[in-house]
Amino acid sequence: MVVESVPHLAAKADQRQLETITLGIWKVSSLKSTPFNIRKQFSDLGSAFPYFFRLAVEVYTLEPVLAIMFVLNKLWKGVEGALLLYFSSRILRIIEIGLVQGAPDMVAILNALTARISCVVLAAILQWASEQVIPTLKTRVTTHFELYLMQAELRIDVPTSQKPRSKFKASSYNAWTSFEGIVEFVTQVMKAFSQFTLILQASNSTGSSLFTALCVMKPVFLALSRRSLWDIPHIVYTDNEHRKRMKALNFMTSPGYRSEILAGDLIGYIINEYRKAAALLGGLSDDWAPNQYMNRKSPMWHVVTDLMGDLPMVYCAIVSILHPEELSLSSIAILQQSSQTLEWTLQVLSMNVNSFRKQYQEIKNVYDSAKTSTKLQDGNVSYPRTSKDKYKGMSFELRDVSFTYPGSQNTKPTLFNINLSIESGQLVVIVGANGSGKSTVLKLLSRFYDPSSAPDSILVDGLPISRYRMQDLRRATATLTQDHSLFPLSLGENIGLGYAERAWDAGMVDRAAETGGATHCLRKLQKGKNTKLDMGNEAYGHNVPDEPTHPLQVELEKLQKNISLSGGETQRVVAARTFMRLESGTVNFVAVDEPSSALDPEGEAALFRNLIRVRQGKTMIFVTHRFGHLTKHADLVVCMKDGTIAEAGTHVELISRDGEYAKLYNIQASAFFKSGST
Ligand SMILES: Nc1ncnc2c1ncn2[C@@H]1O[C@H](COP(=O)(O)OP(=O)(O)OP(=O)(O)O)[C@@H](O)[C@H]1O
Repeated sequence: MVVESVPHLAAKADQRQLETITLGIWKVSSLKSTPFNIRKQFSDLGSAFPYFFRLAVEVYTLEPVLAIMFVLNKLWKGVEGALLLYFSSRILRIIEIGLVQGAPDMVAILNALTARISCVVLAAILQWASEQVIPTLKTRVTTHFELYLMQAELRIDVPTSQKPRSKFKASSYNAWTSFEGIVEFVTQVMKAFSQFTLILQASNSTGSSLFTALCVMKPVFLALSRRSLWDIPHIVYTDNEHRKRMKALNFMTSPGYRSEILAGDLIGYIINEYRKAAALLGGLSDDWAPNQYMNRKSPMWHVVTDLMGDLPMVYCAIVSILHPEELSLSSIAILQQSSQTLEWTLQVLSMNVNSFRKQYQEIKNVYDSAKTSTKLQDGNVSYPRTSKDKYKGMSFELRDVSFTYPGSQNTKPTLFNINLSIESGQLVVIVGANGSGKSTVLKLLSRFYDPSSAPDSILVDGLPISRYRMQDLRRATATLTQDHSLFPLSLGENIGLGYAERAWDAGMVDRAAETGGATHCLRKLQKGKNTKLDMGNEAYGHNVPDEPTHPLQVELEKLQKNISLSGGETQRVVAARTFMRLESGTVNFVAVDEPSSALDPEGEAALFRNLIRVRQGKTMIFVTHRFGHLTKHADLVVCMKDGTIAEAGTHVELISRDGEYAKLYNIQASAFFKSGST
């Protein structure tokens, strides 16, 4: 384990230092160690309480009867062990007395036996009842929290979603494990307490409570000397290049790379490179860092703890030598059995304290996910501001707009000093080289991001874009980009969601499919627009023989079959969704970003024709590389270069200027010139 100290780079004001240790391939960074602070430990537990309390109340409110049954069963488990032990020791003692006196007390034995058997039967019934309850309760809890997390996730805006999250992603399953964890913790506390009381009583019968102290010595030592990363805020990462390469090579086996691997005959290369990287990794362990952290350098700690476990036995041996009259065989057996049970319970409790922290962190993540502050502030002005504005397109004014993507590694800003005026109802085409910032302009106008320049550097209908209610702006905007993807729903729903309030209006969906050019590809499918795009069917096979004709294999293939559309078909369905949105009658701005890259020439021409046909009352901005059809009809052509506007004007003006636009236009046009001409 190598320890190195580095200044805490993240926050200038925070002078605390980070300490980084190396565990196999992992690096673990935490704040430089601070002395153990018992007060802090308690205050940590104090801060956990409101979260657990809220969770318990929520689970109870969801399913009061099931929650009570679940808790009662667990609490019973807390005392069950001690009760059974108590009855066993009574039976043993009565039998021993009977053996010594030569006349066993049958009634007493039968009474103790009946009590113990009743306990066992009750425990079994409660266990059965709990097994009936758990699946339903667990599903209710995880569904409830899945919805909670979905709501939290869906309200996050684009810049926030791209920020690296400092926390592990919360999962609804964590809510259940945390609930189970707290109940288990309380159970273990009750178990330890009841067993401790029992053992104290038993050891007092030997004349001293020293035995009890010896029994708890090992678990207490274990609890105090444990090494756990869960107690410390930390990050785990690896910068081992060989490990990273192994991961990358392994990832290349995923289905997405299959055709390229086969076409490039890369199998031998991948295997060889993996072997080389594994050899270079040497003997470094990739066991998960928290596990490696628990390992000790010398065997001393193990020797000491194991010897401590034998102290109760040593005690019995010494007492039997010094005071043989104080011990009987049954009391030795009882002491021995109860000491082992207590030791085990305390060890489990100590492990539970560890998981308690983990569960606290997990449930905190779940609840705190709703508190994630979004980067974009909502405005309070309605859009459109007047009923007159409803029927005209949005106007835009960009004044010295600059923008850099959060976390961008580019040396120059993505957009720099953009000045542009787009009047209401105009058809604008933005052209330019790859990476010149065309799509970024659309993203700013659709308010997916805020500019890095002044908040009022982008005006919509004369007011800063940030002053408007975001929901109103979204309702007034239709976007169509090549990045849009299909949702794992039916194709009809995929189209209908352009206008969610009317998603089930079959006539409207069919009309949108027709205008988007998707009718033909829907007709090809057996279930037409009812065809579902699954995100991966929940059908799993276990130990299914790899024989193509095996009935299980055949059934599994049927269950796992997913449909996939071609790139062009996907773009047509996405375009249909945009036309559905236009049906809502609320759209004043249409932002179209290279939506036809996978379309055939006929499909592309039809798409642009249909979009232009509905441009009345809307401002339309197109970003495209294939601008032949469009720029001639455009009111404004904007040609971008390296994050700035190189030139802007009509097609005729820009051609006569013979600048950047004319150059790009001529390159495209030359493909259609007769050979020999220019
Ligand atoms: N989310 C992002 N984070 C960081 N940088 C980004 C992000 N999106 C785009 N960029 C960078 O911003 C620059 C402009 O990108 P943009 O997509 O606006 O260019 P474009 O002109 O539309 O390019 P293309 O013609 O290739 O679609 C590029 O250098 C790109 O790498």
